[in-house]
Amino acid sequence: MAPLVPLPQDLIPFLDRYLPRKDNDDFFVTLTYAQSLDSRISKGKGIQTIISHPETKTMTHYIRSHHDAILVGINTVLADDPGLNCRYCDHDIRPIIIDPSFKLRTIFQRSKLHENCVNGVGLAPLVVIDRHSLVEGHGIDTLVLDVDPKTGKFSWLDIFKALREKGIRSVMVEGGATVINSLLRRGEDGLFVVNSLIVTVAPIYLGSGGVEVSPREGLAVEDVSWWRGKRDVVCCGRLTSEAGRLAADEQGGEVSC
Ligand SMILES: NC(=O)C1=CN([C@@H]2O[C@H](COP(=O)(O)OP(=O)(O)OC[C@H]3O[C@@H](n4cnc5c(N)ncnc54)[C@H](OP(=O)(O)O)[C@@H]3O)[C@@H](O)[C@H]2O)C=CC1
Ligand SMILES: Nc1nc(O)c(N)c(N[C@@H]2O[C@H](COP(=O)(O)O)[C@@H](O)[C@H]2O)n1
Repeated sequence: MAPLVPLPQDLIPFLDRYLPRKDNDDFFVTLTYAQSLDSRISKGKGIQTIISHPETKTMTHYIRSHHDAILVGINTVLADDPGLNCRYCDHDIRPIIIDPSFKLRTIFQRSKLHENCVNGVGLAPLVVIDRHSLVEGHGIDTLVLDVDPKTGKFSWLDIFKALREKGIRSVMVEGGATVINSLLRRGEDGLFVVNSLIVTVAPIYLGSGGVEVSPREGLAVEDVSWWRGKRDVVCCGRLTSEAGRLAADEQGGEVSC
């Protein structure tokens, strides 16, 4: 586990307006990940890859300290064995794992998620499973939803509504690519469910075999700010308005930051 380093102090005001407010009682979704120059978030399927510089890695723990929950897809847990706790300060953050077939059940006892709970340095994960995967006697908190029978996927609105009913008001989504690419798409109502986007870009290429972030359609990020660190840059923005869609269309679907 990489040690955290002092957080560059200018990052705090830079991130501030892209993070949920402390008195937020609506629902807030932050999408955040670290990518290479060729838009890869790992070297290959199932391979954990360090992309962030220690100062931007520390930043992700600072961002975690502003959210009630941290959400990843099951393949990220299988590849990375992540802690998904908050090491920036004493903040409890609830890991949410999207895992329709409940694969976590088979590896949970030897995972860092389990170790963190036992050692009192992380909350127990909540695993979003499909009704057909429901089994007894595993001792893991589950949230049972129905996948769309055609796609085998949960609707993000169903997931976030159910989390809201459990008292969760803010979710930081970290990945992996399947999760990120689907959240970079509009829902059936034409709106994005993501409020803020915080992307670290490291000056490396991971190559064409890498796991790629690239949504099905182009879109324009709005209200963009950039921060430059010792090595990485961080791009913050929003995906909310119709204007973004139009801008992307005018540019032939290219993303403009
Ligand atoms: N650099 C970075 O910031 C990060 C990098 N990563 C990397 O990303 C890679 C993993 O990415 P990827 O393979 O795309 O996997 P994901 O972590 O995105 O997990 C994908 C799986 O999660 C389940 N899932 C996701 N969304 C839904 C949904 N809406 N409904 C139902 N099930 C859903 C599906 O499980 P099922 O197949 O069982 O149906 C799906 O196959 C790893 O290599 C990891 O290291 C991960 C996070 C951050
Ligand atoms: N910000 C960031 N930079 C990288 O280089 C990464 N590989 C990741 N991965 C994400 O962080 C999780 C692991 O973190 P902890 O063990 O919880 O500290 C991993 O699962 C990815 O979600 N992120």
